Amino acid sequence: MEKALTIAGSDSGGGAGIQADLKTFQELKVFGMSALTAVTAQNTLGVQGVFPMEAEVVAEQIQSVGEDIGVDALKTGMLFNAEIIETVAEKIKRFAWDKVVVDPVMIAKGGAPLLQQEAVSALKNHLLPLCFVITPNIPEAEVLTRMTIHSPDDKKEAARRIHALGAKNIVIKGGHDVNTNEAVDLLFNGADFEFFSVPRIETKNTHGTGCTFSAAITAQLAKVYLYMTRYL
Ligand SMILES: Nc1ncnc2c1ncn2[C@@H]1O[C@H](COP(=O)(O)OP(=O)(O)O)[C@@H](O)[C@H]1O
Ligand SMILES: Cc1ncc(COP(=O)(O)O)c(N)n1
Repeated sequence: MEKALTIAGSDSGGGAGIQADLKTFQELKVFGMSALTAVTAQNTLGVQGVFPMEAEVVAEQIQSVGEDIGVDALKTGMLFNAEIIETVAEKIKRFAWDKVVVDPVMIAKGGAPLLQQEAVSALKNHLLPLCFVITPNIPEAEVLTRMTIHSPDDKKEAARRIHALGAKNIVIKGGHDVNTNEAVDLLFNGADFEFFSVPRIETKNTHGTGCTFSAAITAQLAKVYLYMTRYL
């Protein structure tokens, strides 16, 4: 059975974070493992508390999993601060993991910060160059690129800029594009653009959509051989 690791925060409410990731891994029939970066107290009303782990605690969890069980693919979610980001980047390099999915979690849907502002540059400098796929939502893509995104062309330009930061494949998710009746995601692999669109489901209950999406990509990556050198 292929093995997937999530390096992310715990959501006590079970909708996002490692809980969403592990449920998705299980659904897609890969063996799920976790390295916890923070404990959050959350429910359907919002985030009531955030308690980050020491970077050393994150490092030890990744080390334990990496040196014994093995990792076919991994994703990162909430990383909270620069120290944790740098620790995660070091471990990815140390184990030479290549199927790395980065969900650059910044702010919970309720508005609570899940990444310190000063950690954005650590994310850009240390983690983006190591990732095979990055899955920002529109506000996260705006922070990473320092541009505003309104149109499909803006999404393309943002994807180009994120590619220039070192990410190999970029998916800009369209969940926050609430003025359309479709949810349109854009994939850019450094050469080609592809739009994926589905009818928008009219609901406010979208907590955890991004975590589930990036965990699904991770699970599927765990099962495939990366043979297309253009993507590597
Ligand atoms: N209301 C919706 N209807 C259909 N698909 C959605 C809806 N909201 C989000 N999605 C899809 O869910 C995935 C996660 O996107 P998004 O919600 O933007 O991420 P995040 O949780 O990081 O903000 C994307 O594939 C997006 O297109
Ligand atoms: C621990 C944790 N990780 C990630 C998210 C983001 O999920 P969303 O953007 O869907 O609220 C979250 N709310 N909590």
